[in-house]
Amino acid sequence: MKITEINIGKISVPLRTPFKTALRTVNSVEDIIVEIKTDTGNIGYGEAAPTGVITGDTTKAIIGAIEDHIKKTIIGMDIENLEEILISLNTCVLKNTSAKAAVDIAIYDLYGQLYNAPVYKLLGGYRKEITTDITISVNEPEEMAKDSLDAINRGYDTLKIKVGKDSYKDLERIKAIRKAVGYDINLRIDANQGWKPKEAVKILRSMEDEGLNIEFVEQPVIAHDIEGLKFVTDNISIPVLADESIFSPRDALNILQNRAADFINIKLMKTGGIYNALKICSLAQIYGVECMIGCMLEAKVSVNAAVHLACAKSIITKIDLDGPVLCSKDPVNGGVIFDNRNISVSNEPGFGVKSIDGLIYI
Ligand SMILES: C[C@H](N)C(=O)N[C@@H](CCC(=O)O)C(=O)O
Ligand SMILES: [Mg+2]
Repeated sequence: MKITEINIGKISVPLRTPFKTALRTVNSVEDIIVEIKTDTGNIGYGEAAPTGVITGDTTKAIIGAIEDHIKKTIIGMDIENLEEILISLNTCVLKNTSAKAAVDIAIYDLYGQLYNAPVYKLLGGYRKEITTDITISVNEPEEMAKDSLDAINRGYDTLKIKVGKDSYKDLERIKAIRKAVGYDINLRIDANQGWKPKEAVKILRSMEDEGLNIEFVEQPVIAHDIEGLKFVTDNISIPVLADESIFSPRDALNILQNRAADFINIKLMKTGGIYNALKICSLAQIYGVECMIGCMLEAKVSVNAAVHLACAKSIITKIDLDGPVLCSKDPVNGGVIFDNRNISVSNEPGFGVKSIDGLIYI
């Protein structure tokens, strides 16, 4: 099964409500779709999210990396030689993890089709169903409490609450939400780098003192400040999860060796796809550190791949794959099935994506 063609397209999917974090406000998913064709007539699909503020990857940079570097490197290669393709993909251009993720996902899709097996089975086949949380955007406390109740009414029992913007309001935000939802609902918080280390410790300790029962805090401080991250981890009881601080397996190893965080958030857009995500899973397993699988604002093509990875690996114990359910519609035909918070894989070969509505080729 040889790669003959790589096509690039765009999708635009409005969100149900604006997505707001300490880093950005977004109204729609505007992602790049990669379609890889082979001499056997098979098609593999991948997706890249241009989350410039986190990955540095803009729409044009993703297209440029694929057009100028990746295409000429992997066209003609045989899907049977998975390792060779993925090493070439990872070395033909530095960084550009979102472009690499889209291509890596399409390659794994074809690899599954080649062996007529769903990817989660090829990678470990640990389970067939997972349960995702849902994100509550950062807003005024009352609005966030209302959004939390709406999410519970949609069937979610774990809320990932965005904080870190106008941080003097963060304690009030979590108090308002806890009061509204009660103590049967699981609350995790994500500051998206919004706090300074000492400020983070102060805010998180007050949440502890108020008995707000937070499952974990995600990325309290700026991504590059690993000492600051460790300072927070060492000075609060709430577990700390590293997100923007970890892109590569090397980043993960550094955090693991320094015990700078309690958990790791793996996202395919940061790792450059499944190939490197698997290495992080293995490192985390060695250190006994559980992982979350997360996503950017992504539709179901790349989230589909993340679901397969999560179903394959036991070290992934926390799921934040709510991209598709934040969207007002699902343009992807085939693939994993979302039933509100429950997501299940099917036995279709590869990732099972059949077609994508509204795909505009560029
Ligand atoms: C969508 C997901 N729940 C999430 O919060 N992902 C990111 C932010 C993604 C983005 O800005 O597109 C995270 O920080 O965990
Ligand atoms: Mg995060």
